[in-house]
Amino acid sequence: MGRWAFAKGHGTENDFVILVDRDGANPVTAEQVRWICNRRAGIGGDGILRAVRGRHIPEWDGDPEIWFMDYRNADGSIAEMCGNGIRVFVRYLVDEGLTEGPLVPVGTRAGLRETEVLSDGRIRVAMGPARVLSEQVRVSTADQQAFDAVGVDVGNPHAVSFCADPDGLDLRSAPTWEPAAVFPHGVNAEFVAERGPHRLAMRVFERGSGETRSCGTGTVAAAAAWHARHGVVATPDLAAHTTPVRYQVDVPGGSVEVELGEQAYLTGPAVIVARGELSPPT
Ligand SMILES: N[C@@H](CCC[C@H](N)C(=O)O)C(=O)O
Repeated sequence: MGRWAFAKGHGTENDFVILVDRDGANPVTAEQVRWICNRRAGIGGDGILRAVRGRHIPEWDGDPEIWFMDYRNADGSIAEMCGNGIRVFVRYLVDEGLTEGPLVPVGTRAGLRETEVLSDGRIRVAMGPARVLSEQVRVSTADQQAFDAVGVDVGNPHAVSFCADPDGLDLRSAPTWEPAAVFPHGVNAEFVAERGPHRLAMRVFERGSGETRSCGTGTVAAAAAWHARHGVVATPDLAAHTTPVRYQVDVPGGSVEVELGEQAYLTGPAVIVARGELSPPT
């Protein structure tokens, strides 16, 4: 693996190790990802953001010059999209002069995502439509609490459960869901309570990472699911809305803003906390 420059950052304490590999010369293996994300033997992180030009990603057929966010969960698995990670990714690229802001398009496995660095330092991401699924899903936590969940596709899969007290749930191990076939590639499980008008509280157990302090795509899924079930407009077809609906979603690591409309927008902080060099074990 050699020595690699890295940076560490977080968005509402969902934390990531950033690796720049402009020419696609250093693809990371699942084993390397697990080592880097290990909080005792490595740098530690919920995932890895590898910055690579689009031309080096076989499944990307858009602009070959675009910065592509090659996202990996801490267990080495690949995910289509990461809402907190993309803000950290953009913050880093702009800070390092690797791209010019304030408008930064990013390639992801969920498609092109347009982002904007705001004057207050937060980053706003056009997340694509949040698609509320019609299938019934039942989610159970390790402490045997079961919920009727709402499936939401934000480019990656989510199952959103509403409960009175997300803080009281045992999320030390992965929740299960039925029927298994609804999410054949796994799911991110959100547990959500209302905190006030257009304000939600959320905890999350992420596919491939475990419980995290925040999940950006999860907050969009939570707002879309809540709005579909409790919002003023009866239809879950958010694409039919012309005026955006805004939610604040509080997570253990902070707060983000979600706008729902023809497409969803996610706005939140992104912080780079360290830069250094990785020395992998021999
Ligand atoms: N933390 C992310 C989501 C990362 C990917 C997720 N664990 C998955 O496997 O889909 C976010 O902020 O959206």
